[in-house]
Amino acid sequence: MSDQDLHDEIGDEHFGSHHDTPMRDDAFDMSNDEKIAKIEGEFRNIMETLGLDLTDDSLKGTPKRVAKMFVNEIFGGLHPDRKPKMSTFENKYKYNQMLVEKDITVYSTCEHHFLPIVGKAHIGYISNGKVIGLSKMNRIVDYFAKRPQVQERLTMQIVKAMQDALGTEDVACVIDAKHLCVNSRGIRDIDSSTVTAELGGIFKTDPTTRREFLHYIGVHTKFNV
Ligand SMILES: Nc1nc2c(ncn2[C@@H]2O[C@H](COP(=O)(O)OP(=O)(O)OP(=O)(O)O)[C@@H](O)[C@H]2O)c(=O)[nH]1
Ligand SMILES: [Zn+2]
Repeated sequence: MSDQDLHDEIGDEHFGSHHDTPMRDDAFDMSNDEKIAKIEGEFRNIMETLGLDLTDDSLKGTPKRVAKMFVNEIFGGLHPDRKPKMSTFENKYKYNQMLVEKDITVYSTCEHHFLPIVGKAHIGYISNGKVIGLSKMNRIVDYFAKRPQVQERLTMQIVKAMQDALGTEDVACVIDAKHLCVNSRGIRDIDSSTVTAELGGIFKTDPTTRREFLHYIGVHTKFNV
């Protein structure tokens, strides 16, 4: 597939929009198996540099294990083929109030330190004709979480994907997550967590709608006004 075909197929999301995860143009030139083989060798070098004995029974499989985990699991969402199908349906039942999918588990990875980000995402939307399968919201969170991330971008990517699928601006997402790079190293503040909120359409312009959303997800901090 040419670069242009790939661009047309997966849209701007991977090529230079401000919602974008920064990717090189040749990001998909190598197959996943090739990436695993390369990362395995490179991670072996890191372990050897640290002075670890790679002949040890328990350590010798680690480079391959880590490489597979990076490519297939924790960074699996870098590949656009993994984007979930965002099945939508006509809003036949004419439910025109807010729908909130809350407490969606977030497992992501901080792109500055490659340490875990663990928390909850809450998504709200108001249909303007289409409704989306509930599980698709959990799936889209998981897809974008499986990348090296900053929480701000993750929150915006989720909202943008929902807006595109539903054909409405009226989508909001709040994420409350702990960054192990803050909790377990560096400043080592085990208690702090990070809240990000991307409020689209009516969630941004109408305080009552915003308050209703924050009420459902149980956020009662000072920005709940
Ligand atoms: N804005 C934002 N910052 C993040 C996120 N995850 C981690 N960081 C921060 O990225 C910053 C990187 O700062 P640097 O000074 O380059 O790295 P560092 O020397 O390891 O910093 P310390 O963590 O303070 O020890 C840190 O302050 C992290 O807390 C995120 O999702 N969003
Ligand atoms: Zn970090």
